[in-house]
Amino acid sequence: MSTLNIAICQIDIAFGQPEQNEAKIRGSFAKLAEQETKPDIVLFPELWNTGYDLTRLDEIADEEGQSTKALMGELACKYNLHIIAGSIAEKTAAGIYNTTFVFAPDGQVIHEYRKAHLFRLMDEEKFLAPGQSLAGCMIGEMPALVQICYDIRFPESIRSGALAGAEVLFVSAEWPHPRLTHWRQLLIARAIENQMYVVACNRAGSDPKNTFCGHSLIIDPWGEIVAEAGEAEEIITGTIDRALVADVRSRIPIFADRRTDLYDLNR
Ligand SMILES: NC(=O)CCC(=O)C(=O)O
Repeated sequence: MSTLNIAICQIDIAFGQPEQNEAKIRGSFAKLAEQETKPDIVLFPELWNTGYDLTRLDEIADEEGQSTKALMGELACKYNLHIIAGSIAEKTAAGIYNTTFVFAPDGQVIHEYRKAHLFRLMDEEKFLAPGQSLAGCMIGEMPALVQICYDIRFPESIRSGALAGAEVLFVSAEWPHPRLTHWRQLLIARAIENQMYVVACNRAGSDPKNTFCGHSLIIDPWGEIVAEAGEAEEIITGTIDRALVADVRSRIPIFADRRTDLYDLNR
């Protein structure tokens, strides 16, 4: 399919309350079911199960992602769509990760991404283990890249996904004030420089340390805003047209025009 309907669920997150947050996820799907246009893909924010209650993660993180897989697998089947399940605190034998699972309409997990760049300003490196892969995935027939929040400050990681063919970047975030300008401008830049759609879900509300700035966005490969949320809880929707990615990439062939002989990205 060349066009895909996207829904972003910009929700508030109850601090350290996974069960309450699971109920919020179910509530979001009930709201989506009332909408006129059925989404093909739904996206949620970062760490929606626990929020940044990092000191309690050992107790409240999702063991091997089991609760998330049961919940999101059921909802993907019920509503017959792909879910990019935000990210969760996932407890494993090797450590606790900030992990996104992607679900197909049959309820199966088709991709797993663990946040690679940990954000020191919010103490992530003290409580979380970093992911070791930046691989993209196929969502149906569409090549895509899934990243988490602080990752958007690393253009190389997104460029490597675009060079591997990704046509859309999905981002789950808990991005706080006072950096709203960074959030918007980094996302727009990633869309323009990689000639890809950017679909980014931030959370609403606040926790004991931060107030989050919302402004979830759908941005097209020209860098134009297709849809943007305010700061409160909201569902925003928009359509991705894969043909536009091909069109922009053929008009301004930046990938072919790169001078990799002049760049040393390992320095
Ligand atoms: N949760 C995060 O990774 C926040 C990143 C952030 O706020 C930033 O400025 O970068």
